[in-house]
Amino acid sequence: MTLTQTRPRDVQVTEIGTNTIVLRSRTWERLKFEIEYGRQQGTTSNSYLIQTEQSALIDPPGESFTELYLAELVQHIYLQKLNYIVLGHLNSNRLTTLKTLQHLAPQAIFVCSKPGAITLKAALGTDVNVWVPRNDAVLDLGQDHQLQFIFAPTPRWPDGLLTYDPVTRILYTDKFFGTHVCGDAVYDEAWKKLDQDRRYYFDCLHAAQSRQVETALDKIATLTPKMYAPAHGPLVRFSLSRLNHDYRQWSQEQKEQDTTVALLYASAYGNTAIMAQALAKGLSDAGIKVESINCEATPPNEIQTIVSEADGFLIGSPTLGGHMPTQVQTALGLVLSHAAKTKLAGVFGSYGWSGEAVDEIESKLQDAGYALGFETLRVKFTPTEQDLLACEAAGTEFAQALKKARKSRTVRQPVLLDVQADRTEQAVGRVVGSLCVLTTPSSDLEDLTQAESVLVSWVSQASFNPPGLTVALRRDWAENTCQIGDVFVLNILKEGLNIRRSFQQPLKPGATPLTELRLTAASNGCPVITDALAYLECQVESRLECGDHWLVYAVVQAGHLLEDNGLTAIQHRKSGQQY
Ligand SMILES: Cc1cc2nc3c(=O)[nH]c(=O)nc-3n(C[C@H](O)[C@H](O)[C@H](O)COP(=O)(O)O)c2cc1C
Repeated sequence: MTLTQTRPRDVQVTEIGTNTIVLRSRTWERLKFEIEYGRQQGTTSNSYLIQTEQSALIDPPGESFTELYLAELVQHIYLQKLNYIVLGHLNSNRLTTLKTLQHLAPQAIFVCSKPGAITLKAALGTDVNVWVPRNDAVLDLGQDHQLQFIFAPTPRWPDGLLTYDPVTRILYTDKFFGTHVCGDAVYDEAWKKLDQDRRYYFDCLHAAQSRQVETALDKIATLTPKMYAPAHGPLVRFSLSRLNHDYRQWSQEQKEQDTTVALLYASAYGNTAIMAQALAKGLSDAGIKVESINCEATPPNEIQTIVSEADGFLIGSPTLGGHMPTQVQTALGLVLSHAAKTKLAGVFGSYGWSGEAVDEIESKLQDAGYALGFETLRVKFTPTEQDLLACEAAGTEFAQALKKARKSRTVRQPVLLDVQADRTEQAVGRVVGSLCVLTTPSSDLEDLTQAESVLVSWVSQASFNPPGLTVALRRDWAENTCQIGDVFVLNILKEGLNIRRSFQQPLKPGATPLTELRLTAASNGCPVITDALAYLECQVESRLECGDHWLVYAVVQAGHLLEDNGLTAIQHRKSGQQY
């Protein structure tokens, strides 16, 4: 496709099916600064006319073509007999042509989605002739041209409506499957050469709304079109299944990105939306999945979910009457209450003279402690090419900051976890227990040193009545001792008496930890350390497996204080990872 800067704008007309023509309003040079026109190959604005007993005009172009287009259109239809004007979406640019058409064809009924009808009525007056088809509605033009409608809302075009004609099997896809390329070829016979342009178009317009694109693809899958008639570029006749597959795959690619940015905005006249589009392009080119949220068309619970799950978020708003629109205010409230303060934020918006909305969003986010990933973007009215390049660059900058933060989080995570674990261990270590020696019955009452004994400190009173306590025992020790019904003695050690050493140092051959201690036998046959502060004769009533320990609950059958004034030895620890 070669760029022919010198060719004047024109309207190319061709028959594309039974009773159906296309009117392609062609611009050979770059029409606008919007990011999707960045490849500078001009574009076409495709409109379609179906005429049988009744007639329907689909998607008239924007105001830069109003005159030229209408001059051509009247060569093909007597406007006072036009029955319907079907609108795949509405924008302020298209309204100029629609107003003229309303004047020239006052009998014509506008067909659009419900959100489209609201915009239309606001612009053309509440008495405008408009029909909003229900899901299963059919518009019968005669000769079997029974038009069906598919609602395909997206954040960028919440009023998206596709039209299907079962006679020609043409699906009028509006913003789906288009390309910004101007040329003489009406169809896509050279589709291989369109690959890059199609991908660029998708990346600019649909990557940030790929979830909704997939929904639209699912709806389309129920039809059997043989041609896609998009709003821009060549009609898709030779590569329909290929392009369908590409759209699926490109949408899937978005899903697979591991970092997501929620792009929240509202835009009454499209300027902030254009900025959002450029930011999204910068982000997605840098490998970020963008979830566009048109605050005016998204329920709060959905906003909340997307924001909570995203790694970062951007908020864009126009200033209207000195404020941000209510829907942005609601979204901001949801962000402030649901987005973690560690998430990276960004602010942008178009304004006319004072721009309070952007300032307010910025200061509220900063006051709440969010870091901003780029310097707030403020654009006066319609963004210029320079503005949009700045938006795209800001998207890239944001993506890089986000990836850097994520990378350092990933690298540091184990360290953070270690530190956290350390703190947890230290905290657990602050739980103190009295240092005790637990002894079990000796098989030889003549030699109490042969009894099993273990130093314990995870001891706690567990009940008043009966007096009961719990002791946590290491798994290997608990396996063969302290079974339910077994008895033991808990020797409560005295502060200053270093008995612990006996249990911690290597033993001489034939010795036990009790060998060097003075012992007597309790009535249950267990050794009592006579230098202890007190001892308790206990019987095990229940056991509970607790990770690498067993928790033994025992009822105290008898207790004896061996020294009135001594202090209980406490096991002070630095960490909960050791006794
Ligand atoms: C009804 C109305 C009220 C506006 N009020 C303000 C305002 O208070 N301060 C300001 O800076 N711009 C104001 N503007 C200008 C808009 O902010 C400006 O047109 C902006 O580009 C709109 O962005 P949008 O296309 O994303 O909706 C106002 C515009 C309209 C139509």
